[in-house]
Amino acid sequence: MTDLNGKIVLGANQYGKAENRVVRIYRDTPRHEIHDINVSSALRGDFSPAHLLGDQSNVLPTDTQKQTAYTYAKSKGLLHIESYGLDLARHYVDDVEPVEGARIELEEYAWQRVVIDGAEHDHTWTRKGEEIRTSAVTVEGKGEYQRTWVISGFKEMIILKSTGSEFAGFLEDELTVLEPTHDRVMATSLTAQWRYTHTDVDWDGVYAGVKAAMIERFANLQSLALQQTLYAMGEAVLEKYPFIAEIRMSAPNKHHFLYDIGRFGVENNNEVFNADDRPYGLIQATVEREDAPESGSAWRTYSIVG
Ligand SMILES: O=c1[nH]c(=O)c2[nH]c(=O)[nH]c2[nH]1
Repeated sequence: MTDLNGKIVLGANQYGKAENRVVRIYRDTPRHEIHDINVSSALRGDFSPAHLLGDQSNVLPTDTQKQTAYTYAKSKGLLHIESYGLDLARHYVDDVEPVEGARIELEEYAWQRVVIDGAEHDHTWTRKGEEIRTSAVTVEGKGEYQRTWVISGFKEMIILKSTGSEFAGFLEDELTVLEPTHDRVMATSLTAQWRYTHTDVDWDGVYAGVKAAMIERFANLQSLALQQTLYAMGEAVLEKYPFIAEIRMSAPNKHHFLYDIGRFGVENNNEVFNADDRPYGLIQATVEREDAPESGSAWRTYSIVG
């Protein structure tokens, strides 16, 4: 073992206000609209005086970042998490002198109007059990050198097919006990994030289109493995939208094991399963274009620890 005696220096750092729970109600007409989000901001730049000396003269407080998140929800509007994220990120980089880069990460929780006597209610909703829409906006550099990256995505999109899924022909060793199957349940809780090549995007329309393309491919492909399905879902998105450079996906294989009721003389023809929650296979893949512009800081996340 070698002891290290190099100089101790400050490494990567950033700071901000995490997980501001902002709810913006649009109430200009009797029919209200709601946007319910979780937004985190992180500022980047030379903040070494704060870390090394305790000198806060360059530090815009995280409390101010919280105030900004709430104020911008009114003054700039909160119609799409992507455009609101861009407003915040550009503000920090353009208007706050020491800030060289800003990362805004967002989640949106969907609500649906309740229906009473066949009519949608103007100001009452129930939370949708759907996936959580996400975005991550990064702005770096001042003036003409400014660069912007927008990622959109979702997490916890739970999707299941009760047939049309196989897993066979796999490598075996002396510990392999898994039986090959040509008819199984396939289910996952999908996380996906895609990177745009520009910011002039119909955020809601493309979000709906990406989701639809992925769901269609999941449903209609005769799956030979979750890996193949995942690639096909990503490919569908890139085929549909030439301005998406890459899509990154993470899919836990939510195993549905056939439950042994044969022991009790009851036939189980792929009808009764144990939905096991752990352990789970975790399949992750990026589908990208060979000519995608480099991703720069697009994936540099809010947290610098894993
Ligand atoms: O779609 C699958 N991919 C795997 O790699 C795998 N491994 C496993 O045990 N079951 C599955 N299913």
